[in-house]
Amino acid sequence: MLLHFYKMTGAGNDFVMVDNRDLSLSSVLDRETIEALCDRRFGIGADGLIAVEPSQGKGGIVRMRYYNADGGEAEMCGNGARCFGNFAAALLHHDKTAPLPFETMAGVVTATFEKDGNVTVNLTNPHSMQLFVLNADPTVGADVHFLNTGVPHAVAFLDKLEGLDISRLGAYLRYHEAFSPKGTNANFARILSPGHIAIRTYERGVEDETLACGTGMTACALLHAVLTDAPSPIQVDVAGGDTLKVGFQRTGDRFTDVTLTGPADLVFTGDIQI
Ligand SMILES: N[C@H](CCC[C@H](N)C(=O)O)C(=O)O
Repeated sequence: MLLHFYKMTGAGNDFVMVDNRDLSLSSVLDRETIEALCDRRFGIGADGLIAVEPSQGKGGIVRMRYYNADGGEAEMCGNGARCFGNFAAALLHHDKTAPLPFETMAGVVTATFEKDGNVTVNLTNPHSMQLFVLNADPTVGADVHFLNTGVPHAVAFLDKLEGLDISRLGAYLRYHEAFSPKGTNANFARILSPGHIAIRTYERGVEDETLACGTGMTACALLHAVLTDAPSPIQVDVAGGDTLKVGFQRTGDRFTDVTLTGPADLVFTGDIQI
């Protein structure tokens, strides 16, 4: 069959977007097909695939299904959610002066559309904050923080991000026994100034560095806020070159009203035989 797709990028984290509101694609979007579509040499090439599906009556207008490049489904994707907001708004002819709530495996997420073209998503409340003192790799150091911002994230704060072997260090944390059996995404953050950090991320299910990771940058920003008492919002420089904004309400180490704001752009559309 011929699959019509839209290729989008959220600050360099890129996705194949498909319209599955009639669920006609459900029988063909299996793990192998999604992996093939995301392959950078033999397919369209992307960090993941995102499908618009009908609401399950859980508070959203539609439902977002997120699949990593390896074809495995994940609970949430922050950059993908921002792209989903623009994609679903276009499909639904949604009035962008109004928020667009949609369902994810992590809960209901709401997209709002900024005048400058950026998209803001309200993320589900983060949980499971923990400090792990690992028998660590000397580069990563001992203290590794953990926070689930819809998906699991390990965070190491380092003095330098340039020249890091992200593939090796990322895989070390991603597969560390402390985070088994589901594993975790691995983030490396550097404080540039109070309230301004830079990050690099190795993503679970991509099994490599991505140019941005929305839930990852959110985890790093919220941990920075707890560790330094920095107020909302936190500016985050990502490897793809963009600076995104993380907003929140904080009481101690508990967060509500967490938002992620940044670009969500269409790159091209096309058809591919699957
Ligand atoms: N790879 C992640 C899901 C996508 C997260 C990332 N692309 C984002 O923007 O939040 C995981 O398996 O937990």
